[in-house]
Amino acid sequence: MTAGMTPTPAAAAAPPAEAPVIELKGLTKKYGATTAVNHLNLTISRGEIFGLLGPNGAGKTTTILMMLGLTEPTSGQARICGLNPAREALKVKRKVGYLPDDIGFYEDRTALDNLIYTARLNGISREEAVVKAAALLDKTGLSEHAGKKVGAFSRGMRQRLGLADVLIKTPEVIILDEPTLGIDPEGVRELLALISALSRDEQLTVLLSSHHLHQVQQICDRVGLFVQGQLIAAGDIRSLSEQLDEDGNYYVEVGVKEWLEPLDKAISALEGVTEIRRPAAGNRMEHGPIATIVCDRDLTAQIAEAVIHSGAELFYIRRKEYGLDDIYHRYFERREES
Ligand SMILES: Nc1ncnc2c1ncn2[C@@H]1O[C@H](COP(=O)(O)OP(=O)(O)OP(=O)(O)O)[C@@H](O)[C@H]1O
Repeated sequence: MTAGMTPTPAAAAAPPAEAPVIELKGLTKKYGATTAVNHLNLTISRGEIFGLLGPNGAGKTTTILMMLGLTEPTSGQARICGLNPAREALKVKRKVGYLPDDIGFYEDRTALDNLIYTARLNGISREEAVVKAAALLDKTGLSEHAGKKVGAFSRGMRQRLGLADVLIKTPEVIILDEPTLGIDPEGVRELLALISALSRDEQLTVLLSSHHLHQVQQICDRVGLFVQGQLIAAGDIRSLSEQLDEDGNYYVEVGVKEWLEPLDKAISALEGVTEIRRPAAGNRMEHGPIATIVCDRDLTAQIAEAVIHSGAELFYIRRKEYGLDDIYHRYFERREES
């Protein structure tokens, strides 16, 4: 350090910024003329649940395979837990648990035996493997099926066992490819709750690929929308929603018993209202029609006041926020328009 540059106590005490657990820079994969993944940049921090969302053929699996060192990037680089998977695939394998969409088990062996087998493959002693396997069967709600052959497991039970299987080596990151595929709604709910608890309680970083928008929305801290090999947007639901509203508009939905002239005038008179989309036929709730007020700022409170002052009977008011379904579809609409 240069003389005279003694750090202040506060500066000395500041914790170092933690490096991202997953860092993809310009990651690209071409198969002949097909660009499966096109210049992907993404960072994911410790403990985050990140949802990679995209239609069939978007490049999700290819991205995962590059992150695991199972296929080499054409250009760009991935770093996982500080390692380069293209050169250190074995080290990456020790730190990253991967649950493919069709995990293979020994069907004629029990759940417990399968887990012990995986543990042994990962260099865990037999005694420790037995203890860990039992604990993970408990955690994934499969204790009572420990002695059952996996061939008799339902799809939901297999996926929970798959989660136990990837956790047995105590990974820092788990990558789950379509984990909820083919599971009934109750099974999906349980699996998602389990993934969420793992991330929260153990600071596990989770990358989850899916085409199920509403499932991803339930548990992911951030979501990346992946289309034709490109990440077209990434962020939490709120920031994606804001990116979608890039025209800067706010939308307030208002439900009144009857949409009358004085109300229309009162709302039009508010500063910041740019458009009133009067109730269209069909856009109504049980108690009456719904209008959408377009504003240049959040005028929800002022609109409520104006409705009440005009004498109209207000039964519903809400600033419209976009769900992942809306976001996804609007991104596609935009791409088709452009
Ligand atoms: N080994 C391969 N050889 C040639 N093309 C491939 C290969 N693997 C993938 N592709 C192509 O790369 C593109 C991305 O495929 P990828 O499997 O990564 O998509 P995905 O988002 O995982 O799709 P899905 O949701 O259907 O699993 C597709 O056009 C696919 O046909």
